[in-house]
Amino acid sequence: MESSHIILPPDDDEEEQRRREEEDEDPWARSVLPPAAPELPFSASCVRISRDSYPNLRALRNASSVSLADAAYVKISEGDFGYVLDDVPHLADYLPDAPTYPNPLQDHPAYSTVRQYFVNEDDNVPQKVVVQKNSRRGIHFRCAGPRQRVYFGSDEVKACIVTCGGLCPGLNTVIRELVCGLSHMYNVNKIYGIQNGYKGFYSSNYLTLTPKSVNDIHKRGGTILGTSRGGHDTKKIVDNIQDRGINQVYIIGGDGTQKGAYEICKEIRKRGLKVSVAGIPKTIDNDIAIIDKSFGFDTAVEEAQRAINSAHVEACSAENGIGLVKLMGRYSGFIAMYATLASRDVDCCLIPESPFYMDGEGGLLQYIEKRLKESKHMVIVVAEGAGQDLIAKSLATSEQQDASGNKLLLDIGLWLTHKIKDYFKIKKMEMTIKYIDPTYMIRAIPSNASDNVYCTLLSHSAIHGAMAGYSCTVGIVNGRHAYIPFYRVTSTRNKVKITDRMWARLLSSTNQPSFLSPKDIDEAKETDDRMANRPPLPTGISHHHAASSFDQTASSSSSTNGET
Ligand SMILES: Nc1ncnc2c1ncn2[C@@H]1O[C@H](COP(=O)(O)OP(=O)(O)O)[C@@H](O)[C@H]1O
Ligand SMILES: O=P(O)(O)OC[C@H]1O[C@](O)(COP(=O)(O)O)[C@@H](O)[C@@H]1O
Ligand SMILES: [Mg+2]
Repeated sequence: MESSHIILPPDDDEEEQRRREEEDEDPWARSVLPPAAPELPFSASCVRISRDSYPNLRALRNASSVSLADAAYVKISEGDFGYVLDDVPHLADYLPDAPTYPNPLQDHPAYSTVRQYFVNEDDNVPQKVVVQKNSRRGIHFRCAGPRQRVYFGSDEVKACIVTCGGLCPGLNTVIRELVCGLSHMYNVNKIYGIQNGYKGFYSSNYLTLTPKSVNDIHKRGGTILGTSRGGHDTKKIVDNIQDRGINQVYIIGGDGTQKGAYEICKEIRKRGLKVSVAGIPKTIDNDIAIIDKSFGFDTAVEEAQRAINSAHVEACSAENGIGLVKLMGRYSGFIAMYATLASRDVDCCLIPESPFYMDGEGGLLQYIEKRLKESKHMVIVVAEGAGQDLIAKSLATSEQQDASGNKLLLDIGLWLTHKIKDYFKIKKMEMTIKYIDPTYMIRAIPSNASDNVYCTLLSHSAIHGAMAGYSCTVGIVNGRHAYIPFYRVTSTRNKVKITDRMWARLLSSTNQPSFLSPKDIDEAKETDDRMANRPPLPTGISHHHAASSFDQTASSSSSTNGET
């Protein structure tokens, strides 16, 4: 079987070159062909693609969301039948002589009895599991897990852990499991906690973490390390990593955090440091691409039931009672959709992905009136990011951002409450509306039992990957733990597909109108098609490989978006 490790050609456009020089980009990443990755799945060779062999690089780069700077770090291997391995960076890519050691787990009393404990070097996880007879095999990610040989001696490891972005159930469990896993599996005893997010690298003292000091923290919500938005200064962060001799960096956070982790990873490589960077994706919104589901999501959906139940009780106990619950979900309505499907008391669910309108035939207000006349009560669940265009139109406010550059949302729950009250006042129809906003209560709780186990597995994947010299994000793809390139999880956002069966199931369970015009439906389908046909990477290797393997982006079966 033939395989090639692709590195992209330098772009000889003068303007681009000037920009790169000005930005002081890693010259190595573009000009030097790295040695073959140490664990390519089959006999592999490195192939430099010349500009001639792919004249359309710029077009392909523009069509995909991967910048040329990112492309220089992309590691692609191709095999038979359209097989593509989207591999992750490794220390040996730029430190070919780094020594390796036998994995201490082989002498560990608990793990040494496991048959086939170490991951086979050929094991990869397919992004697409539903296939047809003639399907190409498509994109694969490296299987997570312990490797036979590691790139760090136990005494040599100096690890640090940081949590960034908003809270999410399970953060403390991940911290605990990283500390205990490093200590118990790999005998590491130098583990530090960075306080208050990225800025803590350069503005706070590091905390010493031990299995004893983190023993009970999984029972608490929040993060014992503190978190923050903003404050990502790549150079200052890497200066500190270098000055303090840190060689494993565990970064827990959402899409913004993973982008930051990627910047750190690139700067580390640019400086030639022997440091692994492991990203553990965190987001209550479940909006991180590629992975099946983020930790804390199940806990959030479960906790949301309490708010929906209260809204239902309030609504049922009043004449024409409406219970309105706002749930988190800035750009993605997964919590609202799953909480609604789980509850069965909800009459209407509004999410950012599905536009709706208030007035006139088929509008939300008319539907509410109909529902109240039919059953005298109603429960509405709204994701915080839904209907933002409607509020912006009616309030004419200027757009504001948080310290990380995320758009600050207007309160859709409050706005809907006023609109609904005004409507029934004009109609002279008596009604009561109770607005419940449990958002911060939901994300501040500790994770439930299944999320706790999930956090353990993610932490262990991260540890095994870092010890083996990889730098990547960890996550479950089609139920299997995998190492995913940073750029993959940050270049798109996981969203509810309103053209999928899951959203149809929701509409059928609540019996709400879709509020979509034929134009909206066409647009949604077009977006899906566009996603499906977008080339996977600026590989420029072969169009048919690229196009066919990427058609799974739209249809990849994630457990929260997947079709059954
Ligand atoms: N494009 C980016 N490059 C580098 N750092 C980023 C980027 N976007 C966000 N960050 C940093 O990541 C951290 C968390 O980002 P934020 O968007 O607040 O939360 P989340 O990671 O949960 O999405 C912040 O410290 C922010 O400065
Ligand atoms: O008020 P904060 O702390 O900025 O957080 C609000 C945001 O955090 C979230 O829960 C999650 O956002 P992140 O995953 O980006 O941290 C969003 O749903 C919400 O809009
Ligand atoms: Mg985010």
